[in-house]
Amino acid sequence: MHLDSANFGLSDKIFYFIPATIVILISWVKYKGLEHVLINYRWIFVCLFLLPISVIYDTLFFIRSKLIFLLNAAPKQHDERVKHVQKQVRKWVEAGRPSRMCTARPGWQNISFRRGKYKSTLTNIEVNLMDILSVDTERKVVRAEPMVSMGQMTALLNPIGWTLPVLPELDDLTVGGLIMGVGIESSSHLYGLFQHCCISFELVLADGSLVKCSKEENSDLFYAVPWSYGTLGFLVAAEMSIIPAKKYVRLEYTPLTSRQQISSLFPATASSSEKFDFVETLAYDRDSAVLMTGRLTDDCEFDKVNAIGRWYKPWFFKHVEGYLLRNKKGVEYIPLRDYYHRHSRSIFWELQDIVPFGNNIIFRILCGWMVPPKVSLLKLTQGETIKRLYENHHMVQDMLVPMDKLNDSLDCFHKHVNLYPLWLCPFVLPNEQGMVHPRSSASSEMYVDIGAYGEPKVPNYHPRETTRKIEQFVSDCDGFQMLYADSYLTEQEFRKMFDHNLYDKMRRELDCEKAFPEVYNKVCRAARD
Ligand SMILES: Cc1cc2nc3c(=O)[nH]c(=O)nc-3n(C[C@H](O)[C@H](O)[C@H](O)COP(=O)(O)OP(=O)(O)OC[C@H]3O[C@@H](n4cnc5c(N)ncnc54)[C@H](O)[C@@H]3O)c2cc1C
Ligand SMILES: NC(=O)C1=CN([C@@H]2O[C@H](COP(=O)(O)OP(=O)(O)OC[C@H]3O[C@@H](n4cnc5c(N)ncnc54)[C@H](OP(=O)(O)O)[C@@H]3O)[C@@H](O)[C@H]2O)C=CC1
Ligand SMILES: CC(C)=CCC[C@@H](C)[C@H]1CC[C@@]2(C)C3=C(CC[C@]12C)[C@@]1(C)CC[C@H](O)C(C)(C)[C@@H]1CC3
Repeated sequence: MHLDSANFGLSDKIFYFIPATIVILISWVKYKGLEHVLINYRWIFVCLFLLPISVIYDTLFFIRSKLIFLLNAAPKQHDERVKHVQKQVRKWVEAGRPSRMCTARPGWQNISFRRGKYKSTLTNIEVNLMDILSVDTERKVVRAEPMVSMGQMTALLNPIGWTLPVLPELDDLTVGGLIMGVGIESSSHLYGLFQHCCISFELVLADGSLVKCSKEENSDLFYAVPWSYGTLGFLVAAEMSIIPAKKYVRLEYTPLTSRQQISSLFPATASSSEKFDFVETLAYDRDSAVLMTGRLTDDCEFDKVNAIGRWYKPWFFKHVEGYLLRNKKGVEYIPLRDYYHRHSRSIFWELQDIVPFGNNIIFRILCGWMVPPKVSLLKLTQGETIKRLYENHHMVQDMLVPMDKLNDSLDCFHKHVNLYPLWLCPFVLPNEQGMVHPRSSASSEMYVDIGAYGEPKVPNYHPRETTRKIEQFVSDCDGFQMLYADSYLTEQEFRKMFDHNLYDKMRRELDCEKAFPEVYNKVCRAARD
């Protein structure tokens, strides 16, 4: 066949172009080495495959939720779904309680750094309940199933004028995970952690029975559930308080250019009688940060409205850094749902390590509508090479320390990891019974979540040794480690950090010993792959 431009039509070009491209790609990968390509060119795989698949994934869930709600099937199906959980547990009891239980949610789907090794050895119980059951605006309560995501919550509540007091920002965080683990947001200085906005829990226990608990009913269990990581029973529904939402957040950006300013202005603002609805600080270096204070409002100055959630907009942490670089205060009006998911598009600042040019204006305009890739899909496809790379050269930790230890904590992080930006999120910690409470006798204490996500810039970073030094510092400050991350604590150190008195009591009363692992055996570094 004679190839010339006359009869070499478009279909021929495509027909020959594709295999030629594949051959070139394969030769290039062979030349560079697969490991090198996976590490340094992960963005090719993410952009060509994960981003489009993420869009399809979200679209399917969008359609599903629409159908579910239009058919109003969620509430009716709920009882059937709970009976299915009970039936699985009773079957496990009848089988002689062969191995301890955990949820059947695949480890790659959860918002934690790793997957639980226990998923492949324990009896997996399906708890696939993912719908919002009711919104009671009289009682100001939303009742939801445990797999409801924060993306669903904002999608439902915000348009009807309501919101959760504490609505953690990553779309895929689930109600179950935020209750059984922990959830925090920039409104936590007013409302506490996600668990402190919960009114009741409904759980299927180790004997298959269904129990409801609240501050008034089975209160010991109610206070023992948060941070129990699914080791007291399976959550099948939760009631959370809701508060009136407004259309915008009036967000004020204040550059802080000295450590003295950071250590004085940030804590004072968090505890301020002005009661800002949102308080958050991003630290960009040892002595520079941007303090953000927000207020819910229905009014706005139209020339200052910034829909930061639009696909073409800069990544939020880069936008915020602009105020520091210009050393200039600023005020914007951000639509509420955009504000809640402000860190989602760039997965805080993690996406820059995966798609380095992701904040480039051309990429944002062309591909921004597909960003972010689903964290779950990134986890599913990261492979051993990248996992080792993150293991040895990347830190993701959230340490919760008393606000009066902020300065020492920032010094500790600077010395051991020198990793920026740091996410500083204040939260009030009520002195209630359970795993996590202040050690002082005060009725509540202001704490701060120090989030460190990225590549440590210290010469001798060793994940285990370095993390243990920070864990030791946090424990000595009467602080707590968020357990979605890698925890290198020994069991003894873990029991010192987290108050196990009520937890152990409930484990005995609910006969959990043979039914569920202990928390430590689900979250410690050795238990996770
Ligand atoms: C597991 C899962 C993960 C998801 N992840 C994301 C994500 O990352 N980002 C994202 O944007 N979306 C996500 N979604 C889709 C989300 O469910 C929303 O449907 C979507 O954001 C579209 O919003 P909407 O306003 O059309 O939702 P709607 O269709 O209005 O409602 C969605 C949910 O709210 C419930 N609901 C709605 N109105 C009421 C009411 N008045 N009373 C009681 N219940 C009500 C429905 O049962 C449904 O569960 C996810 C969904 C699921 C199931
Ligand atoms: N802004 C924030 O607050 C952020 C918080 N995070 C972290 O993400 C976590 C939430 O991630 P997410 O993926 O939603 O949760 P996960 O699926 O990771 O669940 C966390 C734990 O809760 C248990 N669990 C979840 N659902 C149930 C249930 N219905 N019944 C019993 N146990 C259950 C899981 O048990 P099992 O292992 O058996 O499935 C797991 O041990 C939080 O705990 C937090 O640490 C991450 C990013 C931001
Ligand atoms: C309290 C708060 C705000 C915590 C924020 C935690 C996030 C920054 C964490 C939670 C899950 C997390 C560890 C994750 C990752 C980055 C940091 C995340 C998103 C990534 C996407 C980094 C790249 C990795 O290859 C891999 C895909 C395994 C993980 C998945 C989990």
